[in-house]
Amino acid sequence: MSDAPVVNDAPLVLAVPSKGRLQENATAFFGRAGLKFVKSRGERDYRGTIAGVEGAEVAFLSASEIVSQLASGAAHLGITGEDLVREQVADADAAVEMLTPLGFGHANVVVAVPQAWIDVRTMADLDDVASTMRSRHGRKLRVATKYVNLTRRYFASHGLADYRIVESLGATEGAPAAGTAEIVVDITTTGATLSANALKILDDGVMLASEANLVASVRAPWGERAKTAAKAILSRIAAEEEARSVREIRARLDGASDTLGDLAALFGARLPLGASAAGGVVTIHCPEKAVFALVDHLAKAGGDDITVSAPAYVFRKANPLIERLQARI
Ligand SMILES: Nc1ncnc2c1ncn2[C@@H]1O[C@H](COP(=O)(O)OP(=O)(O)OP(=O)(O)O)[C@@H](O)[C@H]1O
Ligand SMILES: O=P(O)(O)OC[C@H]1O[C@H](OP(=O)(O)OP(=O)(O)O)[C@H](O)[C@@H]1O
Ligand SMILES: [Mg+2]
Repeated sequence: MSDAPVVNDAPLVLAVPSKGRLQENATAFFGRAGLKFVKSRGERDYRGTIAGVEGAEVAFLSASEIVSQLASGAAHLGITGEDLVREQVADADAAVEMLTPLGFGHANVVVAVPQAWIDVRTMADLDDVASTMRSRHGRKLRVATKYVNLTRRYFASHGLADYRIVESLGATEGAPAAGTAEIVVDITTTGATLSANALKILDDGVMLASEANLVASVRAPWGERAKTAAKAILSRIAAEEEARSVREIRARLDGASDTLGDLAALFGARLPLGASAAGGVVTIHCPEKAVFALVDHLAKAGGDDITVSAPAYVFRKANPLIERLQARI
């Protein structure tokens, strides 16, 4: 037996949705961040690499498998739905860190009852129905869902105990019509499936507003190699995110730069290259919504050739994603 310290040189595993609702948006998201996946053995290859990023492996998995791998530590980073994280991981906040919501894959996990139940509008009304069913008919209200844990927690928080879960693996909204359950807990985006099945959401029946998140595993083996790869990936993602929210304004000021005033206070803008306009040219980063107000301001201060563009990436030393990750590993 050697006493040499074990060096953890394991590569980073990035788990990416390979099918279903999140696949297209997730691939587009990484593409915008300049992260291109290489599948050396063709389209059906479930392992890949990232062009230009050393020490990273890409695992192509289903959204729910990604949650399992993040929870066990088999994957370091992944994209998946918050609904699946909250459902599948008992103590989610201990096992994973939600680095950032991604603005796609929006869906609400809801409690829905038959539209014909006109007097049932709230969880309290539902509690009355459940109690009555139990006392008058000796039966428990049946709830069809695949969100067993979310349902138990939500119902308990509303004091509702007289019910039974009927686990559903698909077409959950059809359960009431099929007679296998009275109500359902499921995910909805447009509401089309609920309507088609004559179901309505209770007024206080939105259990969770979910979207796709970039998620980090706290339990994964975070060696130096994995950390370095994570930083490379997260710096590109943060640079793209930052770029999307800013516009770059360049203007010729010819000595008028001292009349600019406090652009940060006035417009929430920054002067990334400094206030002293080299050759009379100043570069300003400003929030998209303040662009035209700032342009007017520059014009009044004597600015000319004011050019506005959208940067592709803004790399900054301060990276909120890396900071969030580092605080946990
Ligand atoms: N309209 C939607 N319906 C279902 N999920 C959605 C919807 N919009 C976004 N999502 C998100 O996508 C995740 C994965 O859903 P998806 O339908 O791809 O897989 P699944 O239903 O878990 O598995 P399967 O591929 O077997 O259907 C959901 O958990 C949710 O976070
Ligand atoms: O509110 P809507 O826009 O109608 O979307 C909601 C439906 O979409 C999902 O099913 P999916 O199509 O993923 O099939 P699945 O049940 O096999 O997962 C979900 O389970 C709902 O049934
Ligand atoms: Mg689905």
